Amino acid sequence: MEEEDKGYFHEASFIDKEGQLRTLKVPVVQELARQLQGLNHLPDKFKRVHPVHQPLTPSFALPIPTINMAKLRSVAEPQPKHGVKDVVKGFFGLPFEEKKASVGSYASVENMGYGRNFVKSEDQPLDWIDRLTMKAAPEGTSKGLHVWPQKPTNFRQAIEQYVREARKVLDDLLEVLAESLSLERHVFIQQFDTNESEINVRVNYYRPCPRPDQTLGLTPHTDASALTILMEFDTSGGLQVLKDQKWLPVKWPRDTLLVNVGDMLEIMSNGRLQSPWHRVVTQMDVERFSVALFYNPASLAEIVPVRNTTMENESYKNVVVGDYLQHFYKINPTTEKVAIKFAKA
Ligand SMILES: O=C(O)CCC(=O)C(=O)O
Ligand SMILES: [Fe+2]
Repeated sequence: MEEEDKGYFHEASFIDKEGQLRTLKVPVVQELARQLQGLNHLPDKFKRVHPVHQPLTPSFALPIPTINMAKLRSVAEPQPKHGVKDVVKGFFGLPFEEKKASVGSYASVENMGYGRNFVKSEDQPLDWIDRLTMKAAPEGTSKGLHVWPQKPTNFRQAIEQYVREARKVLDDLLEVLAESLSLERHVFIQQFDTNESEINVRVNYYRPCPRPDQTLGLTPHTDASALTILMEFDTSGGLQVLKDQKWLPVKWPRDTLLVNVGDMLEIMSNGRLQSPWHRVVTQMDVERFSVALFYNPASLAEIVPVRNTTMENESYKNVVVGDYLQHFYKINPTTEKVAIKFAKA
């Protein structure tokens, strides 16, 4: 019997190719990792057909430009990072049963919750990860209300404080990104209604893995968002981006946030900005948390690519945000960047 049969499970529901609603049991990696400690093998469900081709400690990392946001803004902002770290570690430190009881039911909210992943079939390799996803904006939205963990008790408060600060940074970035492309400053930000635009928060928890060469922490993907902001706590390493057919590690300095362009900004910028294909590899001795904040226009909004009379090829068309997201989650995971073709003119 495989180790995962003795353990704890997340349940993943999905519509299969015949249109039937199916529910799969997905092992809780955090618990599985505990059982496998000291062993050097991995349950088959996590093994990839093609092993992870990469030196595990690559010598070359992708250089990431750093922006001092305090210089872009006139006031110094509070630092909510420690609050986020405390509640996230507090949540994952709870026994499994308590975690499950704490987050409640996710039935009506797609892709939200504790432990969900892009799980679509019995035979797909599973990622070495546990995740927790919530809708943080519009604030007080009834959609995500019952998905916030009740423990630690200040979980929601700490995350929402971070989200409020991060939104200012995201809005500034949308403006400066437009300017950097010699576009009118408001072309992107005007598509984000202050009250209706959405922020989803996803906590990724990667336990140390017995065989980093045989599995992935997070399967290759682009983010569907317009912009993503990533926070790490004490450790870095694991995130990789595909550039010129090579996976390059992305390391960003401690106490900085990583900004990632998502598909919706690629569409809005008509391809001038491109969403990177990225993945996460696991590490043998390192436990890692990342907190991703996905910024999207309102779900009913239609995103409009910038037009430029001097451009020869207009590559993207208008799409409704909710329609794009639905398509994105329906077809993922994919082996290449194909979801965005949905918005090709
Ligand atoms: O953990 C990371 O560094 C990346 C996470 C990520 O790509 C995501 O949550 O979409
Ligand atoms: Fe991502």
